[in-house]
Amino acid sequence: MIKEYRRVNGNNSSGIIYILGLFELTTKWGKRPEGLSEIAAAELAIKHVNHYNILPDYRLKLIVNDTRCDPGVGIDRFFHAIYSDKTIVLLLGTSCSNVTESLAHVVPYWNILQISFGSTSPTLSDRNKFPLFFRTVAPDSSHNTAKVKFVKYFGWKVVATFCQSKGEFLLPLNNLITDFEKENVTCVTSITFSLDNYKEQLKILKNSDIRILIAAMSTEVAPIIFCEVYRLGMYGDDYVWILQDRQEMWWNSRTECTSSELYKSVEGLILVSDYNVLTDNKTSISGLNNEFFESKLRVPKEQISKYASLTYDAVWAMALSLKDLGLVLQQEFNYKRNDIVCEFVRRMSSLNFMGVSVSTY
Ligand SMILES: NCCCC(=O)O
Repeated sequence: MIKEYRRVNGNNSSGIIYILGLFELTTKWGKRPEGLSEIAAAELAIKHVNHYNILPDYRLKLIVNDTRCDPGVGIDRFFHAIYSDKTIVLLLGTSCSNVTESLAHVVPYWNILQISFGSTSPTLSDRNKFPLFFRTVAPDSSHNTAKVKFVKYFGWKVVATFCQSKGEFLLPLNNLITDFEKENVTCVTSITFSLDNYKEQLKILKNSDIRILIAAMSTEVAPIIFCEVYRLGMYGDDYVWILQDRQEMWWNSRTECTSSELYKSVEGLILVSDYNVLTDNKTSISGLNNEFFESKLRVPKEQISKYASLTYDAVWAMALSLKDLGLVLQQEFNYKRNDIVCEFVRRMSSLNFMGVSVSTY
């Protein structure tokens, strides 16, 4: 693995390949400290790629900015980098699907390949719409099988869905309903809601008397919904709520309910998540196991993002798709070089390596 690569002492490179890294260090609801661990993971990967001379004669360099999980800010940061004196070859980011999607619409005009490490919206899987977009994180829809198996395991036969009316939540849920039907689990009712009508919609859900509830919503909306869940008494032993894990501890948010009321409503909540760490002391292409990787980030363990390992792997995926690509010389790349980005896409599509997240890419 790592020892196969020739080490480089000092900077003997003749060119720099710039990666624009767009992260979320803040959101409109406050600080997002785990964003720092994603930056640390990207910088660690860049250090390793450079140290092990994966791109002979070239060094990777990361330019970092914060999108605040706001598409407008994300686009502004992108153009700020594009119109600087540096040529951006690749875009790393983001972990907010709405920002990532806006950027994914724009990057083809600049022939910049984009890899996200934390955007899980299934909308981004549309290759026709987003030809230069890749991601190391799995889309939300990839957890449907686990949800169906979980429900089947407990022998539950009827479920209901409760979904925020936004495409990124509706799409995987629609597929999930089909998957349930194939397994003879009936989805009796599917209710969508917005912040304008959630109280009425929750009452309809309560009146349906279904107790296995598959929900999909953002972490911003979830505390508001679960405050109402508390008020309607739709929690406790009689209810099972199944949601996608978003990592954020949204039940600590301030709502019209007290903290203890909100905690009561989420007790027993089932969160479905992917597992992004190497197990069985396996090592990545760069020789890291999970423990070693986390220690190298130099970030308090509780602030390590579940997307940190995926960020590290995204940078390695970039480097490996640049490897031996004579055309990609920094002097030759410019924003009109569609031929170069097409070659990146071709290589990225067939990439296969052992990362620090559990997947092999
Ligand atoms: N990064 C959390 C997952 C939600 C999203 O893709 O926006």
